[in-house]
Amino acid sequence: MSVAPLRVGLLGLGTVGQGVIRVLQRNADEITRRVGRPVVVTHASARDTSKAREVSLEGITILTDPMDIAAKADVDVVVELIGGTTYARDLVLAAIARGKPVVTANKALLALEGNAVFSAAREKGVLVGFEAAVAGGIPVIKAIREGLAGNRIEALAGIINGTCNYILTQMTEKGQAFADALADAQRLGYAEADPTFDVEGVDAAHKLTILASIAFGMPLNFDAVAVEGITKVTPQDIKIAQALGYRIKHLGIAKRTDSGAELRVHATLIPEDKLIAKVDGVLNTVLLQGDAVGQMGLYGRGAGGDATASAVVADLVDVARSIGAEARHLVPALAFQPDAVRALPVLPLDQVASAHYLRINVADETGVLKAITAILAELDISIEAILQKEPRGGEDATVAVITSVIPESRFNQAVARVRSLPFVREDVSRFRVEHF
Ligand SMILES: NC(=O)C1=CN([C@@H]2O[C@H](COP(=O)(O)OP(=O)(O)OC[C@H]3O[C@@H](n4cnc5c(N)ncnc54)[C@H](O)[C@@H]3O)[C@@H](O)[C@H]2O)C=CC1
Ligand SMILES: N[C@@H](CC=O)C(=O)O
Ligand code: NA
Repeated sequence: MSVAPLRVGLLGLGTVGQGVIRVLQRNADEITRRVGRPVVVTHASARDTSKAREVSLEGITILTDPMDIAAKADVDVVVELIGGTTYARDLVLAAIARGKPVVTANKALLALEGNAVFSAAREKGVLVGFEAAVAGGIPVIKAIREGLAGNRIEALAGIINGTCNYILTQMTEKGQAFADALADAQRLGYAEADPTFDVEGVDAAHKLTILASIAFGMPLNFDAVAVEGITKVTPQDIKIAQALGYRIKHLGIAKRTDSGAELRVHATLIPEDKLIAKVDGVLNTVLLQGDAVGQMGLYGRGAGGDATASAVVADLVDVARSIGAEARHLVPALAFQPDAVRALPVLPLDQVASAHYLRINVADETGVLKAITAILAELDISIEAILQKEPRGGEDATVAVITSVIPESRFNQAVARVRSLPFVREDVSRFRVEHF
């Protein structure tokens, strides 16, 4: 006797949407064996129905307005893959209001509107799967929410934006220009529709918001994340970091502190012998510190059609298995029971302690080193490493230092004083240094 398939309504036929169709078609037999019934895309939305796609749409009813699918009675689960936070929100809430489970890869939507979305889903007793929203194909949501549920999670840090990591890797390994590397990341389907979300750190901040929430049991609080991207990383900084034994990576970092949490995303110098420094290209990694498990790490493709589809389809398997289950038996969306999710005070950035890299280009090297080291000494900042380059072929002289771990406010004072030295050029460069 054949069993009725799980009927999937797919909103968005872009990079990830087509990946989902491809993976469901390719692995149909494996998935049916896991779920006990087929998982089949019956409806999909496409703004341009005449556009050629890389996947076969045979047997799929194509509609132009995704809302018609979100509201359809003969769709069992809605997969939102259009992105954005306005129409996507309406679609997700419309599906939930009709009692349909939802799977989404949309970290922007969840970071900004997730508290409301999960609350609506709870009232209706439906699952909202979002494994694809953080670190693409890496099953990090499941790992934290289920695999590490016995731990108090103290900290996590990782490369959680594939586009930034791809660009930094291309700049480091191939000397490629920033703009060219970004164009490649867009062509490969890694970048957001608006790539400034990637390169200015906003996408990583969306993901960190989600990770911190499920790791620490706090509500989603995007505004609390300190956000910096990679647009200030220059080829010169990459070379100097290498000469000092470091790689520059864009990281998301969340730590518990005595009184709350620390949440930040930024370009970071990492010693070249650390695991995280060796994760290149579109690959992502998340390192976690649990009190029982100790340090552990996950690693894999953080963006791209098939890798992200891997996570979407895993959520569809969870949905298929959960249909008919009592709401209290569902894994809580934010890992903790909703009435036990508690706000945590987030440490202001100027109180965060870390080591720092400072690079200064100077018109003339005479007396420079002495003046800079004097400022650092007066502020009780020790120097862990220093590099000095004499002026050559019309180029300025350069001084770069790595400091000891100090509160950021103190480093800010040092930078302000260094900038005001008469021989210092405008483009003083600074990044945090970490040793994960
Ligand atoms: N591309 C990637 O590697 C990853 C993407 N994501 C997320 O997955 C989602 C989809 O991303 P991609 O597939 O890369 O984007 P995409 O731009 O390739 O595809 C989005 C599709 O949705 C359609 N669409 C957009 N707004 C619409 C609207 N208002 N009405 C109807 N259709 C609309 C577009 O025409 C397009 O076909 C986004 O939320 C993104 O952040 C998550 C992880 C990885
Ligand atoms: N633009 C994102 C896509 C996956 O989340 C990235 O580059 O990581
Ligand atoms: Na994931």
